Amino acid sequence: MSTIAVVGAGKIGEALLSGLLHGGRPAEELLFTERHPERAAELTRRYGVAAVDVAEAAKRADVLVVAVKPQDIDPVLDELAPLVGPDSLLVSLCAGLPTALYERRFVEGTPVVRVMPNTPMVVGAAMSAVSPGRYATREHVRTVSELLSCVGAVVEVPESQQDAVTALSGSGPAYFFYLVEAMIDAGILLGLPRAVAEQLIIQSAVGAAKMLAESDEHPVILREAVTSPAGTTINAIRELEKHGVRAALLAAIEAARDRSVELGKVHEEPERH
Ligand SMILES: NC(=O)C1=CN([C@@H]2O[C@H](COP(=O)(O)OP(=O)(O)OC[C@H]3O[C@@H](n4cnc5c(N)ncnc54)[C@H](O)[C@@H]3O)[C@@H](O)[C@H]2O)C=CC1
Ligand SMILES: O=C(O)[C@@H]1CCC=N1
Repeated sequence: MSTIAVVGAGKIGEALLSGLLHGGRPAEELLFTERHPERAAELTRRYGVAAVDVAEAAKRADVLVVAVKPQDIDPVLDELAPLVGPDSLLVSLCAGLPTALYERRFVEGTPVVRVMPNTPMVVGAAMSAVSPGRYATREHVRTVSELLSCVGAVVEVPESQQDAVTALSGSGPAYFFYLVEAMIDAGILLGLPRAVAEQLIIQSAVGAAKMLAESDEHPVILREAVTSPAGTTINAIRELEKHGVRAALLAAIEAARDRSVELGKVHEEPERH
């Protein structure tokens, strides 16, 4: 039995707790720390998971998962530094923050694994990418990957790719939600009732995602199968191309990657003495 503590139970911290519970992990093996007491009480009521302070989390947990905003990391590192060491296992879910940041602030040899998950964790369909830091062994990576495989798919990438991963799959669900939202609006424009437009688009998204996941075909082939000669779809595709939607996606994802790099740079200042 291993205990997992989530430090910062916001959107992704809650997604992890709820995903692990759905995946069959008992509430007694989970802990969390949360700076807002009302939020902590609400989560304990909802999930039966105990809220503790950082000291207790560090004492009781085999795996400490840091899930605060990158901008809030400094006080968390200050609190954790005297409590962790080579026998701990730290997992950072924070966008942009390199494992080296933790390693600089913690006792030498403290293992850190950087992970970029995404919110579909709540339904057991996360995409998580893991990268070991300097002191994380294969065993540490295996432990973290096994943990995350309860809430979705897991891939290992070199840490140098984590900013790109963050832009692609970390933020990825937001792009799909945005697209769905815009397509529902199009249904409204065409005069459909909102509920009907929502059902049509959400089920189309679920169906398309299922085809992507289950067939061996490339997305281009799947799209071509919908696009009949002189039919309706090609008219829509022409408009998408005319409005530069593909270029917009490339630029958008590049901008997200750049922001991830920037978030890491903020913390690049020399070691504090
Ligand atoms: N939301 C998402 O889809 C994803 C978020 N992430 C990463 O996860 C981290 C958290 O993001 P969100 O959950 O969206 O943010 P959030 O703001 O919803 O959650 C952060 C939580 O940490 C708590 N917190 C802050 N400082 C604390 C402290 N010192 N002690 C205890 N609790 C503290 C806050 O009260 C808040 O509930 C970020 O670093 C983000 O980059 C990663 C992948 C996806
Ligand atoms: O927007 C963000 O910064 C976080 C990281 C990836 C998804 N959400």
